[in-house]
Amino acid sequence: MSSPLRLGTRGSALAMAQSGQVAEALTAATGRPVELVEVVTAGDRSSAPVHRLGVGVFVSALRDALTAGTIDFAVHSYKDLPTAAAAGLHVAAVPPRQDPRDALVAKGGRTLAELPPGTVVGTGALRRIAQLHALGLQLEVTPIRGNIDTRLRRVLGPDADLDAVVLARAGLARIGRADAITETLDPMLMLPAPAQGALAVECRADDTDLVELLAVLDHAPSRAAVVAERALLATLEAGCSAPVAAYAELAEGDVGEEIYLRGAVISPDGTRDLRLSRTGTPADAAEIGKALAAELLDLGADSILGHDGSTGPGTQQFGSTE
Ligand SMILES: NCc1[nH]cc(CCC(=O)O)c1CC(=O)O
Repeated sequence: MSSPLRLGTRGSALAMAQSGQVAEALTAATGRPVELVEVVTAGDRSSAPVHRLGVGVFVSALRDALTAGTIDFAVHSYKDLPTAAAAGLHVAAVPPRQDPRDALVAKGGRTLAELPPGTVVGTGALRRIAQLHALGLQLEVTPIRGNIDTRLRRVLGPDADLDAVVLARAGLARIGRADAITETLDPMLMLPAPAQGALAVECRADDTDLVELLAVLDHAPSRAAVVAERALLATLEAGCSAPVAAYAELAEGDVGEEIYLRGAVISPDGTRDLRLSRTGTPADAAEIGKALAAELLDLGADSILGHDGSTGPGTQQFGSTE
């Protein structure tokens, strides 16, 4: 028996669950044993809002451990990965993506349409805050942070202080709490974050044996969707905490497989809401993402994102209620 591969993981329930699932799938497919090695990241240590900590807070300690050689590979929530490539590292596999949609967990089993004006909804991401405001339902949106269990407790626990929270369906499903969901939100209302629900299995680029081994976990349609969504994000020069949404679906069209990419840039107060879509072939995934981003920029996405010197999300006050 060969020595176990060391899979670096954060200690959160979500990270442990997704690392455990990848470890099992790899062992099942290749017979190689895998051991989990816990790595603490800056994102785990701080309770500041994520858009203040900056992109990559959950990722950099894992990448440092990869580069240093103390772990062999790592599993990231793909949406937490900065769009800039990491020197010397390689995403060797994108496993089959989970349901990328967002989910509502509301008191009394309520759906979005059943939330009365003034309902206090907690969510951390500017993208969700912006889209909740854009619905025009007079929801009182409050920024929250913490791991999934902490967020659920704020609605379902004995000291609940929120009426509802919005989270990624995939995260809830991975930690076995999909039962708490009161509505899975249609992308027409709440377009997901680029790469939401997808995982990135990363190792050192020069570890060619491992690159080859991990490739058994790769799922081409999931990779194509993520490539399109992240090309859009990168072209907008936005990170995982920007009010940018993107969702690519693959389907069999008249001329073979087609990719249908939707993208949105929404101002945090919901008053400006740009949504566009584009279709093409999966082989052109990156070009489709870039082209859709260019169209959004033509319509003024820059001023929403604050790249043109006007007031953008970076200057909004979201930290005060944390
Ligand atoms: N930013 C935190 C984060 N990173 C990945 C997920 C969920 C799982 C996924 O999207 O793959 C979550 C929690 C959430 O957004 O509710």
